[in-house]
Amino acid sequence: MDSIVQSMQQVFDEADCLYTKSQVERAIAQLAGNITETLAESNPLVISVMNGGLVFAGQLLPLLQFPLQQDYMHASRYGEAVQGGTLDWRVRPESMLTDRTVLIIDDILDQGETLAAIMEDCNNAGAKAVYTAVLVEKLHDRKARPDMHADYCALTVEDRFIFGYGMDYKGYWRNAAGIYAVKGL
Ligand SMILES: O=P(O)(O)OC[C@H]1O[C@H](OP(=O)(O)OP(=O)(O)O)[C@H](O)[C@@H]1O
Ligand SMILES: Nc1nc2[nH]cnc2c(=O)[nH]1
Repeated sequence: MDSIVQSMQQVFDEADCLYTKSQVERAIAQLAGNITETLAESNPLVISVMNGGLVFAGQLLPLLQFPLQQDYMHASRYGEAVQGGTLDWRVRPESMLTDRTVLIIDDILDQGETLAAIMEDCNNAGAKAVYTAVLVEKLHDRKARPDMHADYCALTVEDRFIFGYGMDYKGYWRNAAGIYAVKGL
């Protein structure tokens, strides 16, 4: 077997499962209910943040049973590293944001640098209101702002490097059907 395949399989085998597939699915369904309660009448533009937001958005969107439009953006500050750097804007949303209620969907709020920059960008583009939904929020006191939280958050995780449900470890395991913490990280 290819050594990268072998080492990535080992990462998975040694990882700690923080949430199983069914726990994640239940949390997403609950979150969809909360979003529906508050945003169903607002004709929102829902913007998924690639790549990490892909799986979460794919599961959340069909549970939002009200009129909405969807777009995506790509911004990255970790690449394949486990520490964040400067935010690299790769693709901006194509839609006009002027006077729109915007819901940003991402996989994780860690330090919150990414979501803070995206929210600022949406506000500068003329959005009427900007909401954020994340699959997980990481609990620690290193946030970009002390009060930095997502408006909608399905699950919380301890301060470890996690993968699965769209989140990668060195570019791998976005496909893992659960949320896992890398051994030793
Ligand atoms: O709260 P922060 O500390 O800013 O980190 C959160 C961001 O980190 C990840 O993106 P990443 O840069 O790894 O890009 P990716 O989505 O392509 O994995 C994740 O998808 C969030 O967008
Ligand atoms: N995959 C992954 N991406 C992140 N971006 C910020 N924190 C994390 C994390 O713990 N895992």
